[in-house]
Amino acid sequence: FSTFAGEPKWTKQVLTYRIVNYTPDLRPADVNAAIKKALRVWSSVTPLRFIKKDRGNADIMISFAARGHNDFIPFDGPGGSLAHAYAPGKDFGGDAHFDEDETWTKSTEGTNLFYVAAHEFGHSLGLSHSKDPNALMYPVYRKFDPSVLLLHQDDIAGIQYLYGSSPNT
Ligand SMILES: CC(C)C[C@H](CS(C)(=N)=N)C(=O)N[C@H]1Cc2cn(c3ccccc23)CCCCCCNC1=O
Ligand SMILES: [Ca+2]
Ligand SMILES: [Zn+2]
Repeated sequence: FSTFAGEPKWTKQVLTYRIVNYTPDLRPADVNAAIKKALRVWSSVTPLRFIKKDRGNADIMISFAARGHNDFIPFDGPGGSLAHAYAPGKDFGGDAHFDEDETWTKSTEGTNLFYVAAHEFGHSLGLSHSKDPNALMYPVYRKFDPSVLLLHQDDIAGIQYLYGSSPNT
């Protein structure tokens, strides 16, 4: 696993998140569920807890956008880069942006939102990329296989290096 330079991480265990806008590819309830599940992937192995906010500012602001979207990293249309997220910190720190030009799905077809969100939240929490092709934090999207556990040992080692393990294990 790898962390970002300077090992930025959240100094609090309860983090807030807000889904600022929704993709037309999925029902809002499906987006809420995919995001909630993707956050639980990380809270299940750390003391971190996530609280959803429906207005105002949150630590992790989640949005869907295409091409240029008022940050310095414009998206590239269908395919290519699927999403990006910022390392822990204030303002943009922790935020996750998903490329609206992808077809977001909750199945193994298209681009699975749960899988990509879980990867992005790894960045939002302070993990950079892994060299292990089986790790969630591997830089390339792999066909989503629901039968395979999402978090690989390398991902767990990385996140627990930053935040410790969850108290109930
Ligand atoms: C791991 C993801 C969930 C998140 C990362 C983005 S990030 C910032 N969060 N690490 C991602 O989007 N990786 C690209 C990497 C990538 C693969 N190719 C590319 C062609 C052009 C541009 C990027 C890519 C080759 C063609 C396949 C394109 C579709 C799949 N794209 C990817 O796997
Ligand atoms: Ca893209
Ligand atoms: Zn990545």
